[in-house]
Amino acid sequence: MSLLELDDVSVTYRIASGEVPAVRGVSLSLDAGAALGIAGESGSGKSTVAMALLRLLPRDARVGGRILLDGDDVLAMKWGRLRAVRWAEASIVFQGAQHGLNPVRRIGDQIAEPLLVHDLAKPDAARKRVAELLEQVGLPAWRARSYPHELSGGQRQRVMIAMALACSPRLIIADEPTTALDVMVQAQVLSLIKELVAEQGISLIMISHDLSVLADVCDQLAVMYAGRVVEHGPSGEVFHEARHPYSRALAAAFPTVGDPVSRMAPKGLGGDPPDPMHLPGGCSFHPRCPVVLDECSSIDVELWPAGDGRRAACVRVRETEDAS
Ligand SMILES: Nc1ncnc2c1ncn2[C@@H]1O[C@H](COP(=O)(O)OP(=O)(O)OP(=O)(O)O)[C@@H](O)[C@H]1O
Repeated sequence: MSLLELDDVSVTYRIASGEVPAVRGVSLSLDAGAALGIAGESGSGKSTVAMALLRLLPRDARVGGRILLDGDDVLAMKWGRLRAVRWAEASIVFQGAQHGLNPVRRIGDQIAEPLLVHDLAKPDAARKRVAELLEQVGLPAWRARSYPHELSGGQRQRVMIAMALACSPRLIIADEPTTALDVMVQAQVLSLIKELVAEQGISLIMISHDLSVLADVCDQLAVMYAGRVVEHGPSGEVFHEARHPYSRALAAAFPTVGDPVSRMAPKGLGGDPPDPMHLPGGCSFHPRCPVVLDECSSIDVELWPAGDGRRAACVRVRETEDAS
């Protein structure tokens, strides 16, 4: 059985002017010990998926479908069970560590907090565990006594990773964990994440707009566009031989890990992603698609088997695969 299964998950935000369909019918699964990357431009719904996994969305969000963590539906969990799941079974590392840490509390106390709150350690044992965690993320144990402002951005992100590891969760969700860091530090934090996943058998969901970063760390990739998964499959295949024209453009924008061009818009694509409140008819990508066909403005294709374990939501893929 998969560790995590998303079954037809959708999220709609209610705002004053109407409803924002941020995530639409996402189905994905993750095996224990595996790493799944979720890619897409800003506004494609990646963070909304991440927050939905642990029911961290604001109250104006309505979530549909099922999110099964070890067979247990997160969306149907009672509050007590959900509290036990957060940190202890699954934890999140957010973008921009400096916002996640309390500036007036020592690093060690903040890393120990989830252990103490979940009653997983007494204060003495928690202190030892903090020293161990700091070493695991490449920081000296004495850093436990430091305050966040005494650390660099990269060190603070390591602290966030230590916190996420504190209760030995089976799943870590990392939402743009390196975006706010400079290129060298980004590479160091990425290799730390890779090492932890490989050595500790932790499952990972990593979110980024940068497909090359995800391809480097993850076994599987899902590419999102306007709230839907448009391509999914093994990393190498999706990154190097994408079948959906949007994934191809995204892959072409990010030639190597950490390259400064990774802030570029997808190659060859004009325009912006659509406003989710006014999605174009047919395939949401068709107004920007470089290989658009007449029928794309009326047909919205589901994910379709696209060879080598991939699935892609494109009418051209469906026609090619049907013909072969
Ligand atoms: N609290 C909210 N209320 C209303 N709309 C929201 C809210 N949060 C996100 N959205 C909208 O939902 C859509 C998906 O946003 P989301 O942040 O999940 O995308 P993303 O791919 O993670 O983007 P980014 O990379 O910029 O974080 C966007 O159109 C966004 O404007």
